[in-house]
Amino acid sequence: MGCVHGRPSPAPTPARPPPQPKPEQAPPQEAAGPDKGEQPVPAPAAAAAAAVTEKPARRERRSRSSRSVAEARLGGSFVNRARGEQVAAGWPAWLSAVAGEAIDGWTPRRADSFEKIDKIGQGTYSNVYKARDTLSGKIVALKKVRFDNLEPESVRFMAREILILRRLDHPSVIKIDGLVTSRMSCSLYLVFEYMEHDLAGLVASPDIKFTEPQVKCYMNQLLSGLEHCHDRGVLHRDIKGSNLLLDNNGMLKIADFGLASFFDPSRKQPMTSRVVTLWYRPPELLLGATDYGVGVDLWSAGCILAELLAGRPIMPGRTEVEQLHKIFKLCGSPTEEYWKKSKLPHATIFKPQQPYKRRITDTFKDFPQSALRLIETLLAIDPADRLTASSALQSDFFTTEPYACEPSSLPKYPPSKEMDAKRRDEEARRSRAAGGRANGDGTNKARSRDRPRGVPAPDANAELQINIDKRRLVSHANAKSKSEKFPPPHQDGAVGFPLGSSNQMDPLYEPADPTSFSTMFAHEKSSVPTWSGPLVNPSAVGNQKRKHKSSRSSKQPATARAR
Ligand SMILES: Nc1ncnc2c1ncn2[C@@H]1O[C@H](COP(=O)(O)OP(=O)(O)OP(=O)(O)O)[C@@H](O)[C@H]1O
Repeated sequence: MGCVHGRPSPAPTPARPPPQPKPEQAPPQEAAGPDKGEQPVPAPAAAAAAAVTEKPARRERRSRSSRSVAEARLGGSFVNRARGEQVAAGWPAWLSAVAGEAIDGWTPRRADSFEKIDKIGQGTYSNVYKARDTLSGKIVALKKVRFDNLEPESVRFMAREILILRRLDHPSVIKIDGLVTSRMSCSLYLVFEYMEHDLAGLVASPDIKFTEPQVKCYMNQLLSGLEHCHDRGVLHRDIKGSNLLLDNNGMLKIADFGLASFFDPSRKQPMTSRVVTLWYRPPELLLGATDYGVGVDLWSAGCILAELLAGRPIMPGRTEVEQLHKIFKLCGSPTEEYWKKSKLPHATIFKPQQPYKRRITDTFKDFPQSALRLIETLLAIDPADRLTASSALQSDFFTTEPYACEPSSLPKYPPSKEMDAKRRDEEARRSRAAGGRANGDGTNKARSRDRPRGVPAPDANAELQINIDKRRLVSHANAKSKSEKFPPPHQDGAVGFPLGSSNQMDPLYEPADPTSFSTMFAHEKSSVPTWSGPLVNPSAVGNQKRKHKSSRSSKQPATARAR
């Protein structure tokens, strides 16, 4: 760990949603790279420096501009003084230079005041540890964020995450308690309150089946947290089970704001469509929308609600093409009116020749009626028809019996993080291998029975793995920032369907696998589904399977990050 540490002063909480710091990227297919344009936080020092050195080109402008140049100079010296103070307070200069606003008013924590207990999570860009704060005795989570050679853009993206976290203050949103950093090292620890579980882990656990009041309790907290984020001008853009953390008192908290962004509905700015983990990604993003809003988080919330009732993820696509296919088969394809009005970039490629019918009610016929009605409105294809978090909280799902239970009345579960599910999986595999060797033949028989239910086949994460592999390649080559590391959309889109084939949707296609969601969805945990997909190159899947072995959890694919 590093050598410095600190405790924050109260975070500023502006009454109005903060403006988006900078325009996000232009539509990916028009931009030079998929994620280049998305700017995290402004670099005040750089902006001020630019303003100071800028000379008015024309004489007549000189007097007008001299005032602003003087102001910029003052601003510049203010920024420099603030930076000096931050460095004097123990912050490393590289952090203060790029993320001054994010650490404003905080003092760094000393690393040696924490005792690491265990590694509890792993994300695409971080490792998460359980640790003891030796000053307070509290158990905390330390999220260690890796930087690539202190590339300022990566640091700014992390700064955006911290700024967003500091602007939020709600019982259903994770709280950041401080930062641990080092003048010497290239990493930073974010200190969070410790949460025992995540929802993905609980859903994957074969012994846990939620009752309706419990589902209402979780959904009530999720939607209240989202309502707060949206009221404060924040889109989360990565709502999924593993980002919904739970403590032993039944409190749910939305976590991982690494993909979150400020937005201002009155000032339209293009945003990247390469956000939200695939299974929870709404159709407008898959169709390339760059002008979107709170509806993206509400779609993901609808997927979570159905997942809690079904006991497994409802649309586990392996590729973007397959994901869209699954969405159309369950939710119907967009209406003619929507295709025309939305003018979505990928509409011509993905518009099916024959429309698909909506089948949510047929598919989930065992779900409670009020839950079905809420799912119907959250999983509306047109985001304009989706409920907001506030209106979802008023729906009869919450206002009719059986009511949501109290969080404190929820059962106390054994450790059940996504990572624990992965560990269980690994242990079962090892003991099968050992038993197989001892018995000579037992290994294969046990396999399908022992795998936690609802866990997708390993290649479900193939698209992520390919992105990560590509990212690593580029990273090794030029150590560029994260947002430049993902393949351009045309390459990414190519993942998952055979080269030369048409990726036009075929409404007549029915997957060979009868357990895919196009069949009736039983309101119970079923055995591990096999995954079907019309548009996948089998040889590519073979490679992906092999690659996946070294990747993180097989449970849910992570987002191809557009940081
Ligand atoms: N406050 C916390 N308390 C306990 N566990 C946590 C906490 N924060 C994160 N974790 C665990 O660590 C995992 C990874 O954390 P997080 O999602 O913030 O990292 P990430 O790098 O952004 O991940 P991803 O690539 O999945 O988006 C979570 O799924 C969770 O299991």
